[in-house]
Amino acid sequence: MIPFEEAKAIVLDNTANFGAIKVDLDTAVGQYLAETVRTDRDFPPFNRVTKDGIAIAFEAYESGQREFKLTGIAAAGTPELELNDKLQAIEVMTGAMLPLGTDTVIMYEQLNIQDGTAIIEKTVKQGQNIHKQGSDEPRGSVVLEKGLRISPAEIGVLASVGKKQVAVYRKPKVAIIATGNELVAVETTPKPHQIRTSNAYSIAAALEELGVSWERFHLKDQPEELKSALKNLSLKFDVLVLSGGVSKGKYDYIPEILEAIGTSKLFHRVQQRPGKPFWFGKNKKENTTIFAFPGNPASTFANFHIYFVPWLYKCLHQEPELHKIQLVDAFNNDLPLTRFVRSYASLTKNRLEAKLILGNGSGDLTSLCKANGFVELAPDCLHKIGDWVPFIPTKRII
Ligand SMILES: Nc1nc2c(c(=O)[nH]1)N[C@H]1C(S)=C(S)[C@@H](COP(=O)(O)OP(=O)(O)OC[C@H]3O[C@@H](n4cnc5c(N)ncnc54)[C@H](O)[C@@H]3O)O[C@H]1N2
Ligand code: MOO
Repeated sequence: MIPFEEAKAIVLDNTANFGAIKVDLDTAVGQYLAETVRTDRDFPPFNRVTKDGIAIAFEAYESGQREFKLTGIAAAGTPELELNDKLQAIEVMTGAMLPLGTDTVIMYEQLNIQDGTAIIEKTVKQGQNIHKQGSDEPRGSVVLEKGLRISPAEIGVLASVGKKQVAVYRKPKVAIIATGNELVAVETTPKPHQIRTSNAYSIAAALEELGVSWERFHLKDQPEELKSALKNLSLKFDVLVLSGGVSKGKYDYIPEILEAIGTSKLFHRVQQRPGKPFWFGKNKKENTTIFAFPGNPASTFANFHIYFVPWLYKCLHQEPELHKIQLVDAFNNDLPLTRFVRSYASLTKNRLEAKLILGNGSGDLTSLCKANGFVELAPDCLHKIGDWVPFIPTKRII
């Protein structure tokens, strides 16, 4: 058995690189950019008119002229026009290219237009109502850095620089494997000794939220079946997330079978609660990472968030997030185990505070719904009200 800090460090030291893939812009949201994106033209690409009105040469206005004969209309989407006579003006629409020979735009509301002539009724400043070419970003400048998470705002930028396909870090393909003879499908009515396979669903949902593709399997506690299925699955998937069968029971075959199929154990059993019998390893030949979580629902659920989520972020070249939270309840952890206590975090006076939700042990699934994360409480320690402790979110808080 190893301390929690050591286990976490081993997991984070054993990340994998799944390379980069090109995806269509429509599927890129939530992915992590694997290329540096530069502008392919100036932003904006031309001197862009920002008000519907007229464009004039300011020097004519400066020399006292107030009446301008209108000689044409520049609409958004039409090629650049040219004003040949500085004593005249061209009507311009928002989004149009500013006509050559003009440098100032006056909006319709400040004009009196009669018989094709515009009379200026307000004071005019040179260069007004023009979004200057390249004033946001010159051509070739970096607009999106490699590694950032693509949100709808970045999608807009990618679209405007012509990136219909974008390189993103590939996320691993995950096999979710529930083990146990007692488990039955969700849609069945369980016999008294049977349990519906909830873990495989909560993990699938958590992966779904992370945008990770998954397939779900159920394996019985039968060594031969486990052996061939696990061997097969480690060839096809980047990650196996197992639940159950890792403790001390007579039918807890998973650790020995994982080793028998060529997987190296990196650790088994951690000084923590819940989640103590966690087994972690790697199949170096197949480059498969194996998270074999203890079967109790709270144990699988907690360990998924404690280990798998930061491991995934690191694989995707993201800095691990460390949230600290202030306790509003005291907790005497008198065990030599790191405790992960369900808690409800809320933002109060600009700081995150955690109310502890004392559930009914690792099998208590329903109290997980009342919590939005776990606080991490150090072993053999009296945690007082107001102490700052690490927080592992399991739901979106803001
Ligand atoms: N002698 C010892 N016994 C146990 C120890 C120990 O150290 N010594 N550790 C306990 C701890 S802590 C945990 S956690 C469990 C973990 O056991 P396993 O990983 O072997 O899990 P199972 O025995 O297969 O299942 C435990 C429990 O969870 C239910 N389960 C399993 N899979 C699912 C699923 N997909 N959906 C819903 N529920 C599931 C299963 O029915 C059991 O009730 O071991 C303790 N024992
Ligand atoms: O550690 Mo177990 O995961 O407490 O129930």
